[in-house]
Amino acid sequence: MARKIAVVLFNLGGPDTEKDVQPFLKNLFRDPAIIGAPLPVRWFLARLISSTRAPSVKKNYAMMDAGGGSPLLPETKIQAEALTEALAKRYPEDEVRCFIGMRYWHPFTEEAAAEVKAWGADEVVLLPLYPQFSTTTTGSSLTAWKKAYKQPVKTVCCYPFAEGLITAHVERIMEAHKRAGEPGNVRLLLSAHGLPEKIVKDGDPYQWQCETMADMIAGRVPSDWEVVACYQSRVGPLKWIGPPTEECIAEAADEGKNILIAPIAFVSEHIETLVELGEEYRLVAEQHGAPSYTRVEAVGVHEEFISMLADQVQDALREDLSIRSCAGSRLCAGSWSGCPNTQAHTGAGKLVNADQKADA
Ligand SMILES: C=CC1=C(C)c2cc3[nH]c(cc4nc(cc5[nH]c(cc1n2)c(C)c5CCC(=O)O)C(CCC(=O)O)=C4C)c(C)c3C=C
Ligand SMILES: [Fe+2]
Ligand SMILES: [Fe+2]
Repeated sequence: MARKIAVVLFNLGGPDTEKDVQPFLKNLFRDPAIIGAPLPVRWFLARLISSTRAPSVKKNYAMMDAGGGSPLLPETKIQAEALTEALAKRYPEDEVRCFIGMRYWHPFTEEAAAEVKAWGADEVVLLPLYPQFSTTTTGSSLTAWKKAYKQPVKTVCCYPFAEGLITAHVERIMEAHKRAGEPGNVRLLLSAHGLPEKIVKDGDPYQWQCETMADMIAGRVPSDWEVVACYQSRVGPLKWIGPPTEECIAEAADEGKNILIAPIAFVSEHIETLVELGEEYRLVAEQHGAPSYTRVEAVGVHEEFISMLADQVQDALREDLSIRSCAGSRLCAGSWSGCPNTQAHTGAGKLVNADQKADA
């Protein structure tokens, strides 16, 4: 009998218009996965930070061609369509529908749960659009989902080392290199969203996954390139993991490198790629006299990426265990409380082949 298969895509969400920026920020900073303080303090901080941060953030949202809001939802819808198409081919007997559950803006995770219930899904697969597991992203979305949807589901924890993801990144990088006129003397910066150091010390596998993934990409680009993993988007007074992307750009520019910069923790375009990498950091490179600065596009609907997402769904559906991806691949390292995996991750330290090159 034909089944109804719901695939729920988790992402962060973003404001639809300028007036949504502050409430969106307030939702984000109210999340205990983002600010660990007790509730009254957290709500106070969320109100304070969102109102002081909103004016400058609004300017950044206005720089994108998205009506003063974020292009994340339209981009995610395009990915959802591509994934639905890929899954329809794999499950011709069944009805597959993708739902979008955003953590801090519409359509909220809870709205997605209500839609899935109303649709009457027989199978539900939760698929984060975050390749690496972090308690601040996938973990937080899972917490929200579990409150809203009580029936059994299959969960994909993360897929940072999946072949299709790595291939898609390498192809986007080589496309950008071509666009730049195939310069020599390249330093490739693989930039991920940062995290407060404390979150990693408490066992979050995100940094380890980012840096291991960066190592895999480094092994697949021309061997004369230098490759550095770095972290962008620091927010607030805490110490964050590094090195900061901005410093790596300044250093590469000072050394006369042709800079290629690729986002490795985002799978679509939004404020962090278009404005931060595309505009703000470009200025840093120019100010430091970089001979060139080229932004690599997010994987988006790269065929290999979408096909890899379909593989994740298929694998999750094949398993009897509800937490197959975590149990099977030992990736989220137990930092999500639903995960049986107890392997400890310490964070691999600074990657990449820079050390090997210095030794060579
Ligand atoms: C890998 C993905 C992400 C991690 C990890 C992450 C952690 C994290 N983020 C903040 C604070 C902000 N993030 C903001 C935007 C934003 N963050 C991600 C992804 C991750 N965040 C995305 C995809 C986006 C873009 C949203 C959109 O516009 O559609 C923002 C808002 C922008 C700004 O104010 O600069 C904030 C704030 C923290 C504190 C954190 C870890 C603790
Ligand atoms: Fe963020
Ligand atoms: Fe896990």
